[in-house]
Amino acid sequence: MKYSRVIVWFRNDLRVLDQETLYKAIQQSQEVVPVYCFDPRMFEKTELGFPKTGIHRMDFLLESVKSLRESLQKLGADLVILKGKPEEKVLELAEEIGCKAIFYSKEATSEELTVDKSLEKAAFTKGIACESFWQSTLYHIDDLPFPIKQTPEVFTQFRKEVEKQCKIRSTFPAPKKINYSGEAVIPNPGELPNLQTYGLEKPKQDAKSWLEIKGGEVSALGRLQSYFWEKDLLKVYKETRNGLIGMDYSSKFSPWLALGCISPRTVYEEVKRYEQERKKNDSTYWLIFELIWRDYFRFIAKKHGDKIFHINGIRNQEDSWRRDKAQFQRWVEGLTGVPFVDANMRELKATGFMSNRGRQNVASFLVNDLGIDWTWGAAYFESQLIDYDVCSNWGNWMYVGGVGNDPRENRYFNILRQAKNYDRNGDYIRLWLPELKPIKGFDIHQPWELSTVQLRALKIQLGHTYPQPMVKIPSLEKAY
Ligand SMILES: Cc1cc2nc3c(=O)[nH]c(=O)nc-3n(C[C@H](O)[C@H](O)[C@H](O)COP(=O)(O)OP(=O)(O)OC[C@H]3O[C@@H](n4cnc5c(N)ncnc54)[C@H](O)[C@@H]3O)c2cc1C
Ligand SMILES: Nc1ncnc2c1ncn2[C@@H]1O[C@H](COP(=O)(O)OP(=O)(O)OP(=O)(O)O)[C@@H](O)[C@H]1O
Repeated sequence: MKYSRVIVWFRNDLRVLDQETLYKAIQQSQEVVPVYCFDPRMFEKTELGFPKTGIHRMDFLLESVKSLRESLQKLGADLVILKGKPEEKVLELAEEIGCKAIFYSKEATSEELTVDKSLEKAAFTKGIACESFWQSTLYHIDDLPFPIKQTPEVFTQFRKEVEKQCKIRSTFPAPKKINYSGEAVIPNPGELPNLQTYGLEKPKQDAKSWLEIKGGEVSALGRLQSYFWEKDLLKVYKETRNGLIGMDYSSKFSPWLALGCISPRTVYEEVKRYEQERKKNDSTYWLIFELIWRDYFRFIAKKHGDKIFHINGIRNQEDSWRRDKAQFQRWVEGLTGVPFVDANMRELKATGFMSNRGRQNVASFLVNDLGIDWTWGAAYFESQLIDYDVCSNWGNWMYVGGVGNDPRENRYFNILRQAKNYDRNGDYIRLWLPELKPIKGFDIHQPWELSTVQLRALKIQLGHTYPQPMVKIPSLEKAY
């Protein structure tokens, strides 16, 4: 035993299974004190006027922390809740209860790394050790076949190299018991905050009611069980993954992966078991392929640092973006006059979730059709998405914004063609744009083509209940 008492500071790793930080802390100490700290900087308003963590993401986070506390209580411990800057609060607690070490997971981006550095520096002066563990990716950073600064810029090259040369490490088992003295050491482990604490109100509709997504490890493992084993959907994932409606077209693992309620290695091991016990095909591989995209964006963020947040991106592209707040707001509200864009934006606003197909299209519309600053789009997604993952979000936005490392030059999406391919009958539009509901078939995607007589017959007034498109929309036949 190296330490008598260790703090495990939980961050985006809100689980007990495949939790190396917790596992190592238990191995190396007589007693573990689990801690979560709500950092007020994560809940401030951004320059664009919306909070950095919006209501849906906050709600999902609160559920996930609550679930972690319950899991830890079942293991004989608790979760101490702190509020304030972690680099101060966690350290204060360590001193107060005589901890000689703080264990936590390593992050990849500067906001988090700055916190780590201050904590480490302050802890050092007090003789408290800090030990951190990399555990957010499928491939471990130490197993990469290249130094991080030489991570291949192009995804396919990255994927081929890691697939050929790296082994995915096994998961760590969940602990059976945690030694924790409880009240004797921590008389009051602290109340969980709620939405009101942050001046937020419970959303009217949320992804959890619409998509059956609840924060926490228990729900994450439940989703794994239902998507793979009960509904048996993994074997058709590649064919369904571009869908738009409901729970089953894709795995929906992303919100849980983002907060670390489940690890990518746990998903990987379950895919392997499914391949052995049920079926192995392109679809089962494709889920792993997508998880490698997730890894790739994390390692690219590590390689390029703050460039992923900068307007010029990692390509150092010239800043020629428009910054029209009124137009941006119409995009945010789902009032651009382009149904495929608006339906997706309204789903995001109402639930905190949007399909991958939707994200590609609304992002392309913002940057290519409106020419608006891609970082505004990324910041809005950061606020809204329940699956917000700093590297996947900013990395994907850089791609769409043409400032990332995409070998393809033009990522323009022809909205009508996309609509035709993925929502031919307009069912998705009917779900989110009630004002257009009476329009039948594909016409719902281009209401501007309907004559006044047709619109009157449908009792729809374009430009009043639903706006005219903000820009001219290329026809279906247009090549790009
Ligand atoms: C502009 C834009 C912003 C995005 N922001 C985020 C974000 O903040 N957080 C996030 O997790 N994903 C983000 N994505 C990627 C992708 O849209 C989501 O991961 C996916 O829609 C989540 O649904 P799912 O879990 O059902 O995905 P599935 O299709 O079931 O995929 C399984 C897993 O693979 C990973 N994955 C899939 N596609 C991608 C991708 N393009 N990039 C990185 N990882 C991927 C995710 O972890 C996902 O959970 C973004 C994509 C775009 C175009
Ligand atoms: N985890 C994170 N999530 C979201 N944004 C982050 C994260 N880590 C860093 N950033 C963003 O990266 C940027 C930090 O980069 P830097 O300090 O170089 O530029 P900046 O503050 O944007 O200044 P300037 O506008 O002058 O370029 C900040 O905008 C910060 O919000």
